Amino acid sequence: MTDEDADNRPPPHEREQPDHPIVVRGLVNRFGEQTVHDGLDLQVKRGEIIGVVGGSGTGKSVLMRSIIGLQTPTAGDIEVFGRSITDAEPDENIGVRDRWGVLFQGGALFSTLTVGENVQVPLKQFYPDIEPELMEDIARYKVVLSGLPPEAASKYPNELSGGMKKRAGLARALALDPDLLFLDEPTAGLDPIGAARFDQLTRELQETLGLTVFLITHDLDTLYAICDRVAVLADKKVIAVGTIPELLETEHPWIQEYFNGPRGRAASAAKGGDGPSQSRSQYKRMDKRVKRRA
Ligand SMILES: Nc1ncnc2c1ncn2[C@@H]1O[C@H](COP(=O)(O)OP(=O)(O)OP(=O)(O)O)[C@@H](O)[C@H]1O
Repeated sequence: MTDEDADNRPPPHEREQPDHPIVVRGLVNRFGEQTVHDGLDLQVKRGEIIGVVGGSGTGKSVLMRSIIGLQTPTAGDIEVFGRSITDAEPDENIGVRDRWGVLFQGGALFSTLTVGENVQVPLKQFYPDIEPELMEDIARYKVVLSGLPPEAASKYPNELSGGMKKRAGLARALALDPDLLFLDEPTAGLDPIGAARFDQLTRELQETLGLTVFLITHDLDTLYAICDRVAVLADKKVIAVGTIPELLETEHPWIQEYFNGPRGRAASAAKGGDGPSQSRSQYKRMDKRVKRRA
């Protein structure tokens, strides 16, 4: 990004916000003989937390990498904020690459940099002319926003617990004031209390910063606690997308097994539901009660 681009960048509240910040049409991804996606379609609504689920190897991470331009699809079209990702060169300035933040599986922090320096990486990439002191202030603010104490900014990743590393990765994902946040299995490896706190933080950030969140997870509790809709990957496609009650009305065996298996029932019960017939408004009411208690 040039100085001029940075100067011309509108503040978040003035940026173009289409109803569907992510639109994927007819996505095909092949690796040699292996076809991972074959005609996958998905539309993500503005301001929602969409959970992306599917068995291991169904291509959830490949889908995310395709959307953020780290994976060139074999075919299909992907638009982010109305700009084609698939038609663009990897380093072409299409005005949207600084509008998303990504928390990769495991945090993917640079081990030789402090947390604060990790958060500064995207800032330096997109705004190299920001004064070092301001850069440090912004990084510290993002660290605190992610629920870490300010002093965590000067620690190295190997001095942090697993939960703190996730938060540090989140701080880096928030560095550029994104409109779109990608989270790849954010609660994997966290204890249940840490996972619930991370879920709550995700929901609070989504509400206060007006984010759209693309959340890959295997965590049923997360789906019940914070996801507005869930997209299910199977058979090389998104086979269904909707609220959990809507998904439960579909006959697909994987969906039935996933949500109606012992873990799915336990997650539903933990949420306070009495099973699959729970309505969306009931979930919302429970969400509010949980937040009031927290
Ligand atoms: N760069 C690559 N080269 C070859 N094969 C790949 C590549 N990236 C992904 N794959 C394959 O694509 C398939 C989907 O991988 P992906 O990581 O997207 O699955 P996933 O649904 O995220 O799985 P998990 O839930 O286990 O994380 C896997 O079989 C994987 O081996």
